[in-house]
Amino acid sequence: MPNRPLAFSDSQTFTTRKSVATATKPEAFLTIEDVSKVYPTKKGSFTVLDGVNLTVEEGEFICVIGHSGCGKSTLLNMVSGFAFPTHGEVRVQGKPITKPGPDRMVVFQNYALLPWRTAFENIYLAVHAVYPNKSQAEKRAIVREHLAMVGLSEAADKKPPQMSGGMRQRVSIARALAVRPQVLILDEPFGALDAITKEELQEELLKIWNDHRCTVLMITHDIDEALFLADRLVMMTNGPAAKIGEIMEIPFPRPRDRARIMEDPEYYKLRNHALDYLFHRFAHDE
Ligand SMILES: Nc1ncnc2c1ncn2[C@@H]1O[C@H](COP(=O)(O)OP(=O)(O)OP(=O)(O)O)[C@@H](O)[C@H]1O
Repeated sequence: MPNRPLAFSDSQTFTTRKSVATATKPEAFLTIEDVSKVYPTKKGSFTVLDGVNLTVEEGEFICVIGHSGCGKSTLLNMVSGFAFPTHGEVRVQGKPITKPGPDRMVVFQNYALLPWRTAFENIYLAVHAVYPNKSQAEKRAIVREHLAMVGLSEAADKKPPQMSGGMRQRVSIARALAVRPQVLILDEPFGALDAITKEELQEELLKIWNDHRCTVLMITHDIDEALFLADRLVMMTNGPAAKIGEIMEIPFPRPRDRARIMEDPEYYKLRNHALDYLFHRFAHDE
């Protein structure tokens, strides 16, 4: 079919197309736009990330995978506000991120709890810092609710050295969620846990996310973990100057059942694709 001439001038066409584009494509909840990160080092500039683009919808669960040192933490640090892009921009609900805030809480692999404070106190301090004007009774109720959410009501008075790794990570998650963040950032949270505890915590995290639906960005080295948890798996290329190599959609319906997913032939297709990506197409040199 021949192209029909447009009935308006070029400038009108441009305006019309632009307004249509704006109307049909509103700003995503989280936007990482053309982000690069360069660190100055003694040997000169070191480009960790180069031209990273990602948009995330509210309530999505995103996992990020990539070889050690490719810049996963650097990328998520720019969402939490602990680091800033050298070039490009990270925005939440259209607003550039200028500092850390309780709307974006981070859970680290090493728990980052105060060892001399009880589980209750660790969470209470975070709640108090964010809601100083709430009454003590309200703040204590929030702490109790979140301890119960992670199954630790009985361990409220234990201090981190008296807890297992799994319990400490539960406290960290409860503390992060107690301030009702819009974005939960998990930097390899289960990396130090044994396989059984790890699976238990994955199930709990999914249940909590299902109930609260905050947006989750989670770094993992575990493809099975990502396939169980995420809506999309962001796969980074190797550094330096890493970028997003591929984004894998994970289509399993929710609520997810691990046994049922693992019986699905699609699971092994996706798993093999991710393995091939990491260990053939972007195999680490070392
Ligand atoms: N402040 C800094 N100054 C210079 N280089 C840095 C700085 N912070 C991180 N890097 C370097 O940036 C690269 C990416 O680090 P980053 O911690 O983001 O990687 P990662 O993918 O999260 O690694 P891992 O999986 O091992 O945690 C690494 O080579 C690291 O040494």
